[in-house]
Amino acid sequence: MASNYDYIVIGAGIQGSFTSYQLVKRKKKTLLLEQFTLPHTRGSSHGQTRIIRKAYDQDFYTQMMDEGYKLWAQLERESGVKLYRRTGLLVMGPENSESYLDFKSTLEKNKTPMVVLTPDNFSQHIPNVILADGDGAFVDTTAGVLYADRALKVAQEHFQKLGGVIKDQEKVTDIKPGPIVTVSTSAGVYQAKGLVITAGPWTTKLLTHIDLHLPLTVVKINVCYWKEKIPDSYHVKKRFPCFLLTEGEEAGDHIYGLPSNEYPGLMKICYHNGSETDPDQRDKQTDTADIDILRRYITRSFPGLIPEPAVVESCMYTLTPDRHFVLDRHPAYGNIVIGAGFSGHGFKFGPVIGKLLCELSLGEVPSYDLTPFRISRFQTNLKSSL
Ligand SMILES: Cc1cc2nc3c(=O)[nH]c(=O)nc-3n(C[C@H](O)[C@H](O)[C@H](O)COP(=O)(O)OP(=O)(O)OC[C@H]3O[C@@H](n4cnc5c(N)ncnc54)[C@H](O)[C@@H]3O)c2cc1C
Ligand SMILES: O=C(O)[C@@H]1CCCC=N1
Repeated sequence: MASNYDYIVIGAGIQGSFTSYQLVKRKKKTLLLEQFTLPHTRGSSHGQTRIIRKAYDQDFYTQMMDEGYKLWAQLERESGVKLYRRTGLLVMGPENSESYLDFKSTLEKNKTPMVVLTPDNFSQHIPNVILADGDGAFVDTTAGVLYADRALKVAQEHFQKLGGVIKDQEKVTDIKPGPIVTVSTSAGVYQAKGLVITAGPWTTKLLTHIDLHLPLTVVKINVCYWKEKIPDSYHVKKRFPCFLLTEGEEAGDHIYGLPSNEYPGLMKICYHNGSETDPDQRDKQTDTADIDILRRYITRSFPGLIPEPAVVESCMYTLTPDRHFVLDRHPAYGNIVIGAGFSGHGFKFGPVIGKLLCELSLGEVPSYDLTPFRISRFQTNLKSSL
């Protein structure tokens, strides 16, 4: 006998957890299914920290983060758990490059507080960093660090407090679409009038059950921590900011970092891309070309760090070709909603994404224009296997 719910959400990462929380807040009987034992470190939402920022090169992200900050603050108040620390975000890039100018003008247009630095006053504001010749720099002053593990736990606890059901250690093995969707797992069979798929790197595998192919690529990210030569030179308490380079070796391949905080004496600096992997085989992906790029960058620009990673952890990105999210209904089955392809920058949007996926599931007009996130933008793949 199948158990019945109003909605089933597959995947208890940050997006599935916030979507479930929104659904249960709207009085929907909701089941959140997760393949691993919670909490786990095998997807994209684990780890102690993520950057939160309004600095983007597209208006729509900056504008969504207006509400994003408010929702994170509300959750902090409701839970009594500190989830956000303001550090500012230092943005650097070739002063006349399109990407740097896009970041800067998006903040200006959207009246986001920022401080522009000059080569003359840069080291006064940002000690122990060498600004490359020809680079511009500014600080998105409201940006900071989100405490990711805590945030995920709080979202799941709030969902459960309102009566939501989480079943972990239950891998979804089959989905049968229809006016009532049937979901089979390693342990049971469930039915609901609506389904949300927020399966992160496993999205492609799950979508095969409902005849949809999206152009998603999963990459393994080496999460690198670098030792300070003098302890605390880049510490959050010394107001060292998060940082982001607007240009990498390839378009979209930034380097970014967070002040030392999570491991004593270590600063997290990562390359915003990695090598393709199967999410179930990620430990077999051992490419370290990104670490070579980081070593060179740190030698050049962070003289206070030892240019050899002291700790390397791993995580995965699920990339779309344009690096914009997928937030849409299934083209053939309107009661199946998909949230995917967060392309390494989705955490900060968690509360907003949860709200949007909930609105799509309930058949409401979404709070934002979702044109950039539609499945139909992938022209060639829409034919797919449908
Ligand atoms: C190293 C790194 C740094 C990042 N930095 C930032 C940052 O600074 N700021 C920012 O905003 N974002 C950042 N991101 C991106 C952000 O973390 C991700 O966009 C976000 O966590 C994606 O969440 P998700 O819920 O889509 O995926 P996931 O967290 O992977 O969740 C999907 C869940 O679905 C489950 N699942 C999959 N298949 C099944 C199945 N068949 N049955 C049951 N369960 C299933 C998985 O086990 C998993 O728990 C970073 C990501 C990484 C990896
Ligand atoms: O989303 C973020 O803020 C981080 C930093 C830039 C690259 C990806 N993730």
